[in-house]
This record gives sequence, structure tokens and C-alpha cells, in this order.
Amino acid sequence: MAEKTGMGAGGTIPGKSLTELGLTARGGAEARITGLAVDSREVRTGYLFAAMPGTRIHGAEFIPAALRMGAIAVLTDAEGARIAAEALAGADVALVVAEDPRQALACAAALWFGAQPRIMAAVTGTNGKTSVATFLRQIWQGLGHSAINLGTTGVEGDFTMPLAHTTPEPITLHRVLSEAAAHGITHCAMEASSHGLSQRRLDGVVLQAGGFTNLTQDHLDYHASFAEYFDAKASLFTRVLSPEGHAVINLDGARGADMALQAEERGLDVLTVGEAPEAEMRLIGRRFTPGGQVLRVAFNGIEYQVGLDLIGGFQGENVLLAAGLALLTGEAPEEVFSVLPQLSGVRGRMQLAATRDNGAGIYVDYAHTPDAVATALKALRPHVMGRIVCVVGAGGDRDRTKRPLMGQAAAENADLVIVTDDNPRSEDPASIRQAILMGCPGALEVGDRAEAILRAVDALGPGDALLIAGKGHETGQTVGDVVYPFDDVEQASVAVAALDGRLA
Ligand SMILES: CC(=O)N[C@H]1[C@@H](OP(=O)(O)OP(=O)(O)OC[C@H]2O[C@@H](n3ccc(=O)[nH]c3=O)[C@H](O)[C@@H]2O)O[C@H](CO)[C@@H](O)[C@@H]1O[C@H](C)C(=O)N[C@@H](C)C(=O)N[C@H](CCC(=O)O)C(=O)O
Ligand SMILES: Nc1ncnc2c1ncn2[C@@H]1O[C@H](COP(=O)(O)OP(=O)(O)OP(=O)(O)O)[C@@H](O)[C@H]1O
Ligand SMILES: N[C@H](CCC[C@H](N)C(=O)O)C(=O)O
Ligand SMILES: [Mg+2]
Repeated sequence: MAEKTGMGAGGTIPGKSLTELGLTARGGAEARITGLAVDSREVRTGYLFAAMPGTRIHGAEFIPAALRMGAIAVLTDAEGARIAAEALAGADVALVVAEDPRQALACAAALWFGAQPRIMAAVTGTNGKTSVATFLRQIWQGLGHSAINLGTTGVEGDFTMPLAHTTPEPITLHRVLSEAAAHGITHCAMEASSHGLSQRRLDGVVLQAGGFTNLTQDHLDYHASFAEYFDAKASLFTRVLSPEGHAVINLDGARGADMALQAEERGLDVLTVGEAPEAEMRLIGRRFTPGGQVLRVAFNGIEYQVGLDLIGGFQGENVLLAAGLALLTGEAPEEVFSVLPQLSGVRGRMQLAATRDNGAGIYVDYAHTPDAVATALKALRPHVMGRIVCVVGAGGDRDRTKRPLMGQAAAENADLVIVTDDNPRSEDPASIRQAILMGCPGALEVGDRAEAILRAVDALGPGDALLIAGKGHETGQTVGDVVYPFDDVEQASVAVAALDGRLA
């Protein structure tokens, strides 16, 4: 889905001066603008064009185009001002040169739209953001609040909207938040992706609390090193949250202790959760049941027993993090623990998609990192008496180094692995599969995802289970620039129907 990044006055919102948006133009020019756009193609008459340094090209290259479209103000950095010096010299335009133009844009967008839900929490980490944000939204709803979660699966809850990014760029983000507030939404749980944090996409949001799940390998195509990736995630606690904010850290998650330290050093009020003995909200016992798990949790000297209809220990971890965020945003512990049994699973996360006539279960999960593949497969073990089959692929135009590690995680934790395609995008699908196969040389290679699922389902005997990893809630397979309709849950049902003779 294309995200419209421009947003103007549209006749209802009065224009605002640059000063009102916290921006100072060179030479003191005081323009009154009618809208903001980060893409020159969305500029309209009277707009401010934010010319950002991109990963492919500097947005300043598009300043002449933006001026032709009617921009009367430009926000950029020193390099951008240099690039467009000629176009800017001859134009009647207010020029704002900021040291950190992305942060300036984030704050300007917040001021432009001027409203957000009163209570906001952001969740970061490699895996589990969507899950925690969705559980937190459900907890708030269970306690009677009008709430949304915002991220990979769009805006969900009491106000819905599709989104193209996990953390949208600031103009889209603040437009959505102000519309949600106008619809009476008081509580919002949002995801903070590492791209979003490093591009300052959420720097203008007023957050009460931040949550951290874990940090393992992903996105090393974008971040120069793992340390830089950690710093991007840590910036939720070290920059975005105000020092009066709260942090909830999953101590069981990789790098949890390091993240807690960062949050404490910033002076945040930190709540730690997990099985670790030093966790303040502590998981002291867990029993898996056929359809879920029962947790025993100790908090503030009281023990709570919580039954969850959720498969996978990691989902229990995510629920505790969400519960911690609910507590630090003002809810009472006994009320929070009382609504946890009502939580329902997140679409495409350990979702039981179909069951064969012989009883074998087929699960769809969004595992698209090495740790997630291992975690999801390990999570299935206590529920499976027979073999575990895994269908796995890796996305094109994403971290290449994670591919063999995903293959290895599948081989180590499943009994049969089928390597297939998952959004090859601009890359050659066969070479992505080859990279995965380096980590699981004994695996079967079936490029066509529908056929891979069919063959995996066919391999299931009584007591076996299948994990279809990587696409979760997605409804398309992106090959080149084309998105073909594709839904793992649907394909699982189709395969079962075909093999168990349930077709009409
Ligand atoms: C790597 C990345 O995050 N890129 C995002 C970034 O693009 P960029 O800055 O690199 O853009 P660029 O192509 O170099 O262009 C530079 C500037 O020129 C502007 N431009 C470009 C063309 C034009 O005609 N006119 C114009 O003004 C662009 O709007 C941009 O501001 O800013 C763009 C505008 O906001 C985003 O659309 C784009 O997301 C791309 C499409 C993307 O795929 N991002 C993914 C990787 C992403 O952000 N994912 C995260 C993480 C998901 C996870 O957790 O796994 C997410 O939050 O979704
Ligand atoms: N706490 C966790 N620890 C390890 N793995 C997890 C955890 N939570 C979720 N996962 C794995 O990660 C997958 C994605 O979960 P989820 O969508 O909640 O993560 P995310 O951080 O939002 O991902 P994205 O980066 O795509 O936004 C799940 O399907 C599961 O395989
Ligand atoms: N937010 C993740 C989603 C990956 C999902 C997987 N299906 C893929 O396409 O790699 C990303 O954009 O890297
Ligand atoms: Mg997500």
C-alpha cells in the first residue's frame, strides 16, 4: 500500500507559521504554510517540503520539483542546502536548515496535527513488538478504554487503518494519531522499529512508557553493525522517552540487562519482567496445556495465576511485558491480571491455521529472523508428539547474512525443513534459497510457496505438526515490483482440503 505522506490544510485546518512548528527560517523569513510533505510528488501550493537525506538519494535533489509543485518553505540539512543552492537562490522560499532535519520534521509534524491519544506506549526489540502492542491494546480494551495498536499489522482496535510501515514516517504517524484522538481513542500502543528510531520517525510522540522485548540479529543490511542496531533500539529509552517516562524490560530477552541499564542511566522508572530471579514482575512457574499455558507470576509480594489460550512460551513473555506496560501507564495490578486470560492470539503468530484428518496441526508464524525461527519451533515442541516440519524462506532486499542462520535454526529445531520463497522482491529467488540452504544442507528446496506448503502438509503423519514461517499475517508474495495474492493460512486450508479429500 502506498502511504500518502503529504497532509495539508484541506480547508478545515488553518495554516500554521514556521515558528508555530518550532522551525526557524534563514534570514528570519516567516512563512505561513498550508501543509507538510516529505515526498516532492505530494507537495501542494503553500506546503513545506522536508528534503531529507535518504539511503538512495538526498531529498534535496527534488527541491526544484517541490518548488514547481508550490512549496513555499523547505526544511533540510546543510548538505541539502548545498545540493539545491542554485534552485533556492532564485526562489521566494523560506529555508530552514536543521542539524537533525528528521527530528525537526518529527516535532513539526506533531505540532502541525496537534493531537494524539492521551496515553501512549512504544515497544521495541527484534521480535515481539506487534505481539506486545496487540496484547497491551487488548488489556486496555478489557479495562474499558478506547484503545489501538499501531504497527506492522496497521492500526487495530477501536479505530482501524492500513499502514505501509511498522513505524510510519512522522507526517503519516501524526495524521493517524490525531485522527485516532478525534475518534475518542485515549490509549495507543505503537511499535518502534529500528528504522523508525534511527530515522527519528517517532521523536515527536509524547510517550508515557517504552517496552523492550529482545535484541538478536536482523536488519544488518541497514545498520552498519550489531552495536549500531542496539543503539538504534536503545534510543527509545535514551532519547525518545522523556526522563520522567517509564520503561518495561524483558530480562529474559537477549540484551535485556544491557537495555535495563541504559534506561536506568537515563533516569527512567524501570520495571523488569521475566523468569530471571532479579525480575520485579517474576514468572515463577509455567505449565503448558494442549491449547496454551498457565503462568504463575509474582508481583509486589502477591502471586497471580494466569491461564492463556496462547501457544509458545515466548507469547507468555510478551504478555508479561504488555502487563508491565499497562501497570506503568496507570492500571491496577489486580485488574490487569484479571483480564489476561481473555487475551486472544495475534493474527499470523503461532496461529493454528488448519488441522489434518489425522490430527496433525498446521501453524502459521511470522518468524523471519534466526532467533524467531528457533523460538517458534521450540515453542511447538511441548505440544507435538511426532515430528515437526518447517517451511521457511527469507525476504529479498533485506539482511543477507541472516539467511544461512535462519536455515540453521530450522535444521536444528525441526525434523524436516522445506526451503521456499518469501518476498524475493528485486533479488533472484534461487540465490536466496541457496543462501538459506547453506545453513540446512539436508533440506528440501521447493521454490513455489504453495507447492512447498502442499508437500509439507502431505508429509504430516498423526502426532506431527507443521510450522509455516515468515509471512504470518501477510497477504501477498512480492516478486519484483508485483505483489501476488498469497496467504499462508489460506494455503494451509487449501492443502488440507486437497489432501484429505474435503474439496467439493
Ligand atoms: C530504508 C528506509 O527505511 N527507507 C525509507 C526512507 O527512504 P529513504 O530516506 O531511503 O528514501 P530515498 O529513496 O533515498 O529518497 C530520499 C528522499 O527523497 C524523497 N523523494 C524521493 C523521490 C521523489 O520523487 N521525491 C522525493 O521527494 C523521499 O521521500 C525521501 O525522503 O524514507 C521513505 C519515506 O519515508 C520510506 O518510504 C523508505 O522506506 C522504505 C520503502 C522501506 O522499505 N523501509 C523499510 C525497510 C522500513 O522502514 N522498515 C521498518 C522496519 C520493519 C521491521 O521492524 O522489520 C518499518 O518501520 O517499517
Ligand atoms: N518474545 C519473543 N522472543 C522471541 N521470538 C519472538 C518473541 N515474540 C515473537 N517472536 C517471534 O517473532 C515473530 C514476529 O513477532 P511479532 O510480529 O510480534 O514481532 P515484531 O517485532 O513486531 O516483528 P517486525 O520486526 O516484523 O515488526 C513471531 O511470529 C515469533 O516467531
Ligand atoms: N518487517 C520485516 C518483515 C519481514 C517479513 C518477511 N516476510 C520478509 O519479507 O522478509 C521486514 O520488512 O524486514
Ligand atoms: Mg511488528
